[in-house]
Amino acid sequence: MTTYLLTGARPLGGDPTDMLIADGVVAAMGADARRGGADARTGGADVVVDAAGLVLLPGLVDLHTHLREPGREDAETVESGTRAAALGGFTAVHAMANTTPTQDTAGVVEQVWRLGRDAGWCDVHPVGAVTVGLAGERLAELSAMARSAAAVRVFSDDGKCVHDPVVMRRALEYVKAFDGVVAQHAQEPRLTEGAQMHEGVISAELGLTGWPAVAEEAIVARDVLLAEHVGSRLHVLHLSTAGSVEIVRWAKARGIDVTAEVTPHHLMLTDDLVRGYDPRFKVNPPLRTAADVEAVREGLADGTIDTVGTDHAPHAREDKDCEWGAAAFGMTGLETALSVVQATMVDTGRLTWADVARVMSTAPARIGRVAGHGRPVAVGEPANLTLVDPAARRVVVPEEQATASVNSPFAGRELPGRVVATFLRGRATVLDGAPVERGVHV
Ligand SMILES: NC(=O)N[C@@H](CC(=O)O)C(=O)O
Repeated sequence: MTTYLLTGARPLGGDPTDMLIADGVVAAMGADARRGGADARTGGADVVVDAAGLVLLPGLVDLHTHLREPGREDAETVESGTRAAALGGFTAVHAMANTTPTQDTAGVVEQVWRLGRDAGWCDVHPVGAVTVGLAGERLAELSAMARSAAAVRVFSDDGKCVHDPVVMRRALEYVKAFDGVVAQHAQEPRLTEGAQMHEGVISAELGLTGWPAVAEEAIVARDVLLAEHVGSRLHVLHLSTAGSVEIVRWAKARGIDVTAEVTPHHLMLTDDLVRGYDPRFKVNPPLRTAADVEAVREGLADGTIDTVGTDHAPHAREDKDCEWGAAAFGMTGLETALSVVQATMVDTGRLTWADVARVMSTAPARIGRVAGHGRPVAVGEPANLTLVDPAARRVVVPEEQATASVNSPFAGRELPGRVVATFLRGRATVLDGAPVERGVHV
């Protein structure tokens, strides 16, 4: 296995240091990193990576990725989506269950898990559907998925809300048996029938049917109470309103076992973008107001919101290149997530890089019960690592990304930061900002 010497990397909160990566782990740090070999420059390592000025993070973990395979390989495959993930600095992603067929049996989750393992870009943890076919009626085979080779721990009907309170209660009760978590897409369906964007001043102006904040908040409030009642773990996906932040803050203060996620796009973008009717800005939950953006930033900064999840939702051109009303909901995000977090939270002084490690690696790994990821950057730990150049800037060009779809809301924007290298158990998946095919020695 190729060995790497990272020179002068900045670990979180520490002084620049050297690091030797060998046999899948962080083998040595500091002066010890060069002691292994006679050559003082390389310390005996096969490849030297000049990491001066770069920030060294634990490999990023995404709890919310749509990989679209099986069923919509025209929009994304496990291979293209996980290559995009590696380029975005991720070493593990959770693949959402709204595939065709649905990831609601042990067979389908094992298929996705195997595709991920064979692609080799990052670890793929399939999310199991809560209900059969995401129909919200009958619980899926949660236990069979948990016991399968894919060892599912996160269950979600994402894209659809588990709206029946009895079904939600049973799911919360059921997952306790294998330390699972129900990740809810909080959207009261009756309050959002025909909804096209956030309900507010701009939806009134444009004459588009609105998606009111209360449709999210009513489900978040109900679910934290259900989680408390049955003593189970709840994760709120893509939380987007100031009211949802308040409810989660209240629930945590009360000791309820709830965690919450915000997406990069809800940290940066607002509903006034809909004025141009460009379907790249059509997403579920919808882009909200500037006051909501401020509230989710504050919630992420004060720990009310635990994680940033990409909700990477690639769509084929024909599903997005059409009029607003007919376009699919969703945005790509794996290759821009870290840059958006840097722009909105780090460069504004609201999070340190150590906080970024917490919200994009440690916390999602803990919530998803992912072993070997989200660990401290220390000798003996699995070398799941991301090297970031915070001084770089780049303009987002979706056609140049690894994802098979081009529906990025950040197209044409200049964003800070660049993932220079990603290591998965000591193997470089990205070097010099470019993907490294498996087995190719550089
Ligand atoms: N976020 C979206 O707008 N779309 C997601 C589903 C979802 O997370 O709601 C998708 O699968 O396309």
